[in-house]
Amino acid sequence: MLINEFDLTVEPGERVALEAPSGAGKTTLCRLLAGYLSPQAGVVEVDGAPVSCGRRRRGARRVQLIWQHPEEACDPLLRLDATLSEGLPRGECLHDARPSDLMERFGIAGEWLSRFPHELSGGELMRLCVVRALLARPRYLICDEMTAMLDAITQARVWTQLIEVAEREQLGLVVVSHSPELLDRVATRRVSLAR
Ligand SMILES: Nc1ncnc2c1ncn2[C@@H]1O[C@H](COP(=O)(O)OP(=O)(O)OP(=O)(O)O)[C@@H](O)[C@H]1O
Repeated sequence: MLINEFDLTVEPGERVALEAPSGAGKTTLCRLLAGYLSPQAGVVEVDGAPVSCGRRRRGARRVQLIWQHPEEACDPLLRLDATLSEGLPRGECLHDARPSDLMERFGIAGEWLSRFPHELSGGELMRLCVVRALLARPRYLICDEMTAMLDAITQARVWTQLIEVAEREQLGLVVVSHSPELLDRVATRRVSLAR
């Protein structure tokens, strides 16, 4: 069994670094936490309610996963305004105050929205995926090597903005990174997955 007898509670506003050697199961745990995989035993809960998996996953907005390959997280046939709108709660639109603020924070240019995913750079598309995740008003964000593909300056900007939003909205973050410097900067607590 890859992950056994593991227990983790993430408080609102906490940023927990998940540490383990390569292949130990960090990405697998991230996918479990976000409801993309179903545990063979045990449960993932938000406020006492289980995070749903499978076809109903789409409705599980409270835990959002952002990982390092944004091109795999976007429908290549959808223009980016439709991709971004996937994150919006019913009744909200991209021109509302909160989406506009988030787009500005993360440097999403209006002209990108009529393009397709392959017409943005990897870093631009990743930032768009961060905004899409935040639009869903999650309680928790799971960041799996989220900024690994970015240059150091863009990485620092993204994290500065994300930490500001997370503190303001009291989001709980789980952060996976192979960069100890990044974890030193962003994490408020470290948890080891090592067996
Ligand atoms: N779909 C799958 N089917 C079978 N084995 C898998 C699958 N996905 C991952 N694994 C295996 O599960 C183990 C854990 O993989 P995982 O990607 O969770 O590790 P990780 O800690 O995130 O590694 P890294 O730091 O290298 O990204 C690995 O041995 C991997 O080969």
